[in-house]
This record gives sequence, C-alpha cells and structure tokens, in this order.
Amino acid sequence: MRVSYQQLKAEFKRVLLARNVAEPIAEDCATMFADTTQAGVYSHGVNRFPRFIQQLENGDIVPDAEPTKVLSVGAIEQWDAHQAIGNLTAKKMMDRAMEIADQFGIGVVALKNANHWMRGGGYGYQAAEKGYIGICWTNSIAVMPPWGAKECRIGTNPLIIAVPSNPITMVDMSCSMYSYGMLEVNRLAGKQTFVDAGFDDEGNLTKDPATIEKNRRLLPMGYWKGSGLSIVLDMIATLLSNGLSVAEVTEEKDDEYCVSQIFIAIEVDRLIDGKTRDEKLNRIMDYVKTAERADPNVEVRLPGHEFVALKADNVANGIPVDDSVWQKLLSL
Ligand SMILES: NC(=O)C1=CN([C@@H]2O[C@H](COP(=O)(O)OP(=O)(O)OC[C@H]3O[C@@H](n4cnc5c(N)ncnc54)[C@H](O)[C@@H]3O)[C@@H](O)[C@H]2O)C=CC1
Ligand SMILES: O=C(O)C(=O)C(=O)[C@H](O)[C@@H](O)CO
Repeated sequence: MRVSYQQLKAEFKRVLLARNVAEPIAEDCATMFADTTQAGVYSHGVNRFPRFIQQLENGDIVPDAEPTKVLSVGAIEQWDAHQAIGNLTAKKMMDRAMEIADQFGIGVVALKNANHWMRGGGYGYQAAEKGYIGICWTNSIAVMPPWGAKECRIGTNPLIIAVPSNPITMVDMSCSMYSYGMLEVNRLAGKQTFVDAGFDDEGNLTKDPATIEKNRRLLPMGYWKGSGLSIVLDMIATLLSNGLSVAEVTEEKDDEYCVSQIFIAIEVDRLIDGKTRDEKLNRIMDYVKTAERADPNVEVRLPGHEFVALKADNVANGIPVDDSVWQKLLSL
C-alpha cells in the first residue's frame, strides 16, 4: 500500500503524543521519521518505528533530555546525549559540527550516551546539502560475529560519507553486508538477498534473511575488511566521546542504548572555488557512470544518487508501506 506523507507523519505524532512526548518534540521526531521514510529508507523509517516506541516505553530513550557539551579541544567537542531521542540529537550534533567547521575548516563532535539515530545518511545529507563534506558513524550493541567467529562481538556500526556534488554522492553503509533493517525489508518482500548476507546454522553462506535474523550470523561487508572497519570505528567513537564501546554497551546495558557517535563536517569552499569544485566532481561522476556496463540494461550508478528518483516517486505517488507494518503502526 501507499500512504501520504501527512498520513504517515500524523500516525507517528499520534503515537508519540500518546506516550506523553511533549508536542514540539513529537512534531520534530515525527517529521524526521516521515522524512526518512519518504526519502526511501523504509528500513530505518516506518519499519523501525515500533522498535523505537518499545525503547521509549522501556525508558531507554529519554524524550525530554537535552544534550550538553562536556568539553572542547580546538575543533573537537565532546557532548553527552543523556539518552535523548536519537534522530533529533544526531541532527543537532551535525549542525554543531558545521558551526565548528565554519571557524576551523573542520568540526568534530563526539557524542556519548546516544540513542539509535535510525538513518545515518540523514546527517551526512544534512551537511552535504549545505556544501560541507559530512562524515559520521555510530557504534551499536554487538550484533555481528567478527570475521572467523560465530558469536556476535562487533557492531554493524554504519559509516556515512557524504559529498556535496549535484546530486549528493553519499555512502551510507552498515559494516555488515546487509543491515538487519535491510534483511527485514527483504523478508517482508518475500525475497532472498541479492548477494550472500550471512551464514546458516551449518556455517554455509546464505541469502535467506530470516535465517540470519534468527541466528545473527551476519556477514561483515567485504568479509574481514568490514569486520576490521567495524572494530576501528568503535574504537575511535569510544575514545573521542569517552563513551561506551560495543563491548560495554553489550555487557553493561540490557538493550541498545548509550551508544557512541561521531559527526564530522569539513568546509570545502575555502579550499577550492565553486566552479573548479563542480567541474572536478562532475568529471569524477561522468567517468564512473560511463564505464562499460556488465549488463547493458543495468546502469552504473553512484552511491546515494538513487534517492533523487526514489523521493520524487514517493512525493508524487505516496510512500510504499508494507501492509503488516502499517497495521502495526495503527495498533500502537
Ligand atoms: N546502528 C545503526 O544506526 C545502524 C543504522 N543503519 C542504517 O540502515 C540504513 C541501511 O544501511 P545498509 O543496509 O548498509 O545500506 P545499503 O546496503 O542499502 O546501501 C549501502 C550503500 O551502498 C549504496 N548502494 C547500494 N546499491 C548500490 C549500487 N547498485 N550501486 C552503487 N551504490 C549502491 C547505497 O547508496 C549506500 O550508500 C542506513 O541508513 C544506515 O545508516 C544500518 C545499520 C546499523
Ligand atoms: O542493523 C540494523 O539495521 C540496525 O539498525 C542496528 O542498529 C543494529 O544492527 C541492531 O540494532 C539490530 O538489532
């Protein structure tokens, strides 16, 4: 089914107000969930909302908490989220990183005690839309076995790198080959994954999302490379924020909260003039896109460029929502 942006946002807001979230916070939070869904990231928009509500009801998320600055060292600031709503806090932190970048050329915000930020790409996009390079990542609870193991000890720790090209080029990727959110999208659509996504109980590679959602033997992106990347991202987020690591969140908390996150904004415009910037970016994009296709019917595309058409379609025709997800939302 397809629903309008207004319908979707109204449902999110209704559910938040019913949990005593203050009106302005409910409005902003519902807007971000609706925006993420309309942008085409269903996995971390409407699909993830019931889980978000569960965490709100459990008290893992503190809706009226305000993030505070802990300290600042040149272009780096440490903040404490105090378990405020993840997506609203992340947006504020990337705004702050851009303000610091205006002063120093680069701004780094390291955040502790944060909650799940949903679509990490939203914050990269936010920076790139204003002309900055946006880089951010988060750690998580242990949900993936490190390369060579079958027990979860590392996070999916998505890394986002957004570049202010036209359209915006942005990598927004979990350190696993598939995020749990994308496994769910495939399962709900009755599909197997396009490439291997994890291991079955016998240790064979599998494309079956339900098997991996159950046994949690997620395949790291790029095998040992994604495993290693996840580990160093966790180390850096933990050190810079003086917050909790994947190991600490997993062993000391009863669910995924109090994670650590990094937000970096880099000002491009003082380093290169606008005309040269655009020429260079266009040349890179054209060079990539005009590579001889492996399949003549499938175009070569740059990461993030898919969102232009996805959003336009959703604005024009309504937002696709899985029937079971919609029923769940209505029942909240
Ligand atoms: N703890 C957390 O906060 C987590 C959040 N997430 C979020 O879940 C969302 C989905 O993450 P993933 O499943 O890893 O994303 P994905 O696998 O759908 O996409 C990863 C990247 O690959 C690019 N891409 C995909 N197909 C492509 C193609 N054919 N050609 C060129 N580029 C292509 C996409 O633009 C994107 O940049 C993200 O917004 C992420 O931030 C994911 C994991 C954990
Ligand atoms: O993988 C995801 O999707 C995701 O968003 C996550 O945060 C973690 O991997 C985990 O919370 C899934 O249970």
